[in-house]
Amino acid sequence: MTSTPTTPTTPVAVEPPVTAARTPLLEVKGLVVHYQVRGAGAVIRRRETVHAVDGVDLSLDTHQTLGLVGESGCGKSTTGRSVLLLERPTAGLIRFEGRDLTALSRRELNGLRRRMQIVFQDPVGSLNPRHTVGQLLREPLLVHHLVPKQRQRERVEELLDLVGLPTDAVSRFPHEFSGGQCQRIGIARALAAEPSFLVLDEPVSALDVSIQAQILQLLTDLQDRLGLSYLFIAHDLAVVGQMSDLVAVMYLGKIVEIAERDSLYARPHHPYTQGLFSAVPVPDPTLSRKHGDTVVAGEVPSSLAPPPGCRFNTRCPMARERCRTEEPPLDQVAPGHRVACHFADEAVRNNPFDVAPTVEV
Ligand SMILES: Nc1ncnc2c1ncn2[C@@H]1O[C@H](COP(=O)(O)OP(=O)(O)OP(=O)(O)O)[C@@H](O)[C@H]1O
Repeated sequence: MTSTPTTPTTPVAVEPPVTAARTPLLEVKGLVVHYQVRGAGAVIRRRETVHAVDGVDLSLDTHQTLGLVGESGCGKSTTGRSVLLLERPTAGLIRFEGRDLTALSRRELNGLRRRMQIVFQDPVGSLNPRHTVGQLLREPLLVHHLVPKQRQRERVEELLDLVGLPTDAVSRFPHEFSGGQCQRIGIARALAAEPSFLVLDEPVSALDVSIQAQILQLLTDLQDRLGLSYLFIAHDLAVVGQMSDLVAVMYLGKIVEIAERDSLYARPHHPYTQGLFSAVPVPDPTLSRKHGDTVVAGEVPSSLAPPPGCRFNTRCPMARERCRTEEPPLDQVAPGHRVACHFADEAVRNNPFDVAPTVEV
């Protein structure tokens, strides 16, 4: 049976397809941070350039956690600080809540900055030892005019309660607390400004493992309760995997792989990511490794003179001529999974570090 299309008696307006243009909470494009330093020569000390961050793109939605992982010196902290404009980028765009931070006046920036806070690695050193906890938590309230004077004590007590500290902490000094408790104070201080986004820069790496778990749980609970978004910086893949929705792997100033957590942990494509996984302790001693070592051999090259081509080529067991001359673009290998490696297909078929990821997420 054939059917003929019916002609509508009344004209029907054709709606354009609805494309939900979602504005990310944070968008970073082409972030570059270079430092000019004096060289180490004895007589003529030339100016040299530290390539700390070299063209990083990131995007983060509300209530999401983006993990940033890589070895020491890869540019993770510099990325985190520059996203908050604590470090002036050499180039790049940083858009937060839809506004380009680099184009704002100082006053506008101060207003918006309150919504973006940072928690540091060193919980004790990041707190002024001469101030009581009450003074430390009251300071952001005063600076940002958030709470009338008569409500400040109540708000400080609310903040202490939020991070699981007793209210009598108000009159005590940081040295009277353990490392984990100091980190709770650091988190409360960041929350005092009522942010929507936190940079967590290695927030647990200075703490004992049992305390780490408690602080990670606290951060997860706070995220759910307050709808926060996190840029979670760490060198530990297990910790990053536990906390993150998305994971970006950074090497010598560049993102080499970025994906949803489950995709990256199930099928790491970049040899560097695979090497990082091989550095995670393997519970099964019968598992062998082709290269004997548990970590990527060699050191991260100096960021004063990053190698041409793929920056990982000096340590990559798969490196070929093309890797030494041509920089690989960050190409999509699966939905939302991007990798900067000329031979990503081959790497994923024949993981040069041999060991499948052992991190359970
Ligand atoms: N203020 C600065 N002046 C000069 N060089 C700097 C400065 N800050 C960072 N660097 C250099 O920039 C590079 C990236 O440093 P960064 O601290 O961002 O790395 P990271 O991955 O966070 O390392 P870590 O885990 O050790 O903190 C390093 O070579 C570092 O020495």
